[in-house]
Amino acid sequence: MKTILVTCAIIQFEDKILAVQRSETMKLPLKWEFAGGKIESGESELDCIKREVFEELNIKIEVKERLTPVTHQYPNFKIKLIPFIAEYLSGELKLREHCSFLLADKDELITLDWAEADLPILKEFIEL
Ligand SMILES: Nc1nc2c([nH]c(=O)n2[C@@H]2O[C@H](COP(=O)(O)OP(=O)(O)OP(=O)(O)O)[C@@H](O)[C@H]2O)c(=O)[nH]1
Repeated sequence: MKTILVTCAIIQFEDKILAVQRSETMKLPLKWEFAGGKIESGESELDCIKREVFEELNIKIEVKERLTPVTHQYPNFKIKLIPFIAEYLSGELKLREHCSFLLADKDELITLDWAEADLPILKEFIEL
C-alpha cells in the first residue's frame, strides 16, 4: 500500500498548544490532531506545513524544529506523519475544515482522543 506523506504542526501560542478536532465528515471523524496535511508533488516539507496551516486555520507560523516522523498503518491507508514545532506569528484563527480547536497545556493535551499516528509525536513533545 502506498504511504501518504503528511506534515503536521504543534503550534505554540505563548504557553499553550493548538489542537484541532477533525469534523464528522472527514476521515478519522472527531479525532484530535495537529493542523497539517498531505505533501503535494514537488513541495518541500516546510512549504507544505506552512501552506496547510494557512489553508486550514488562516494563520501564519514560524517553524522552529522538526521532530521524529511516525509511520502508521490505519485500516484503510498508511501515512508517514512528519511533525514540526512552530510558533504562531499572525492572522485571525478561523477553522476552515475542523469542527473545533483547543489551546491547551501539555497535561490537557494528553486527555484528548487523538488520531493514533499522533500518539508517539505527542509523547516525544511532552518529554522535551
Ligand atoms: N493533518 C493531519 N493529518 C493527520 C494527523 N494525524 C493523522 O493520522 N492524520 C491523517 O493524515 C491524513 C492526511 O491528512 P489530510 O488532512 O490532508 O487528509 P484528509 O483526509 O482531510 O483529506 P482527503 O479527504 O483529501 O483524503 C488524514 O487521513 C489524517 O487522518 C495530524 O496530526 N494532522
